[in-house]
Amino acid sequence: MRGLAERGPCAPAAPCGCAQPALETGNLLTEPIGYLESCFSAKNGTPRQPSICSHSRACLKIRKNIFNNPEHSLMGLEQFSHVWILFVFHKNGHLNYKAKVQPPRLNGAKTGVFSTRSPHRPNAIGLTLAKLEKVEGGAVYLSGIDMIHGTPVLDIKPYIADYDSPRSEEPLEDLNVQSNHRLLRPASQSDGTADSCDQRLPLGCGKAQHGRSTEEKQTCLEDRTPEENFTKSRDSTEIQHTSPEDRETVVDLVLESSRSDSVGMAEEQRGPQDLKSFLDEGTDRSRNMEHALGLQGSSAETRWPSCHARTTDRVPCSVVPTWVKEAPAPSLQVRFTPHAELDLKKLSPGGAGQVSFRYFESTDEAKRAIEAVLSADPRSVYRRKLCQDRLFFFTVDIAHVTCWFGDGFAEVLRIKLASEPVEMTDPEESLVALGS
Ligand SMILES: C[S@@+](CC[C@H](N)C(=O)[O-])C[C@H]1O[C@@H](n2cnc3c(N)ncnc32)[C@H](O)[C@@H]1O
Repeated sequence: MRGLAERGPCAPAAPCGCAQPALETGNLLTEPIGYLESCFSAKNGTPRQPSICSHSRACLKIRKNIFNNPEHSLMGLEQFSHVWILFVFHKNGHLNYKAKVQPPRLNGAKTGVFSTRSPHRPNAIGLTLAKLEKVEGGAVYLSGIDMIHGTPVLDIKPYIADYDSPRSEEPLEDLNVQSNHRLLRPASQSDGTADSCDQRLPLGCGKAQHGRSTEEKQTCLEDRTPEENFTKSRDSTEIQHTSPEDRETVVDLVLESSRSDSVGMAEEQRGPQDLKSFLDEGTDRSRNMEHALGLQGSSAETRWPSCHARTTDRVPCSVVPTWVKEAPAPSLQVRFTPHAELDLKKLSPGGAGQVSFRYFESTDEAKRAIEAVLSADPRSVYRRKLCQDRLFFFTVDIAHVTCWFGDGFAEVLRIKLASEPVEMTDPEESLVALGS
């Protein structure tokens, strides 16, 4: 491994002295496959993880200069219910990152950047698991997203539970859940969101009108999301999961579920000589995890399910520190003033203003999206602690929302038509703007 670590500085230099982009050195020159059209126009108010607002919608058109026939590249993707989206945090401002960050869930305490989902990382790359609503020609329609309008997307990969979700070798009934039970909270409580409304098919992928609101500086660590419900049936699509109820039980009682695929991949990539140290390390990890969860000294019967199996009949198996699951505050009750209710009606089709949403299909859906965003408390720790009485603004679809936060609630005061339209950046210009 040391050899590899030293390879970095040996990257061939271009005449200008910069490291030349080359696959072998990892200096990858990226070219976005497309720019996301999202119902969120600015960072403020954009959910910290996709699970927070299942109604959030976006569309990605594959650029023609990536593939002459973009639709060819999407062939077969429609058979999957969820996709990983790899993207660039292009609105991070100056590319700055620190080894330790202060995720909202730690309320000011620090942790290593790589143990978080902070947007501020050495390579400003984000990873979101989104629901795939439909594929149409060279465009994919997504829901349950946490990216803003104009986000450069680097890649799409299908979510495959067998690969992407570590599983236990042991059947559910063999797992010793007793000793852990007291330590873990039900997923429904810990997730802090109750946004389980039905999904709708998305709207068109037209240009959206958006307003920009002041972007808040925030460092975030993000929720690990609970396993989502995969009940949607599609032609020739295989259901890849155990029943949601089974999984829920396991999430509730045994270990926090996770979408991380790191365990399986790590095993595949290790050579035989690494095996012993890997196994030893594994033992240490188990001990560390026990320690992290306060299990040390508890029942000697505690067993950690191993995560080797690839079959679908295994239970999800991963561990996250408790602070990830513990919301800094319980989810907020969201209410709308009569004025705000009226405002919302005006934005809806047939409403007095005759304006229709670009992403949402109805006023009700827009309302539920606003509720979902606010109930998860989108404010930064700084705002929560020091600017409690300040108004909070965000834009979703064509709605510019003004609200305030009180003890345990958020109240929507006004909803106006977002005034400043956000045009999709021309891809060619974007490349220049991104410096690539
Ligand atoms: C904490 S990140 C998590 C993103 C992804 N799920 C991940 O884990 O990598 C989500 C936050 O990033 C910010 N964000 C979204 N799109 C962005 C973009 N294109 N540039 C900069 N920040 C963005 C928003 O504030 C959003 O709340």
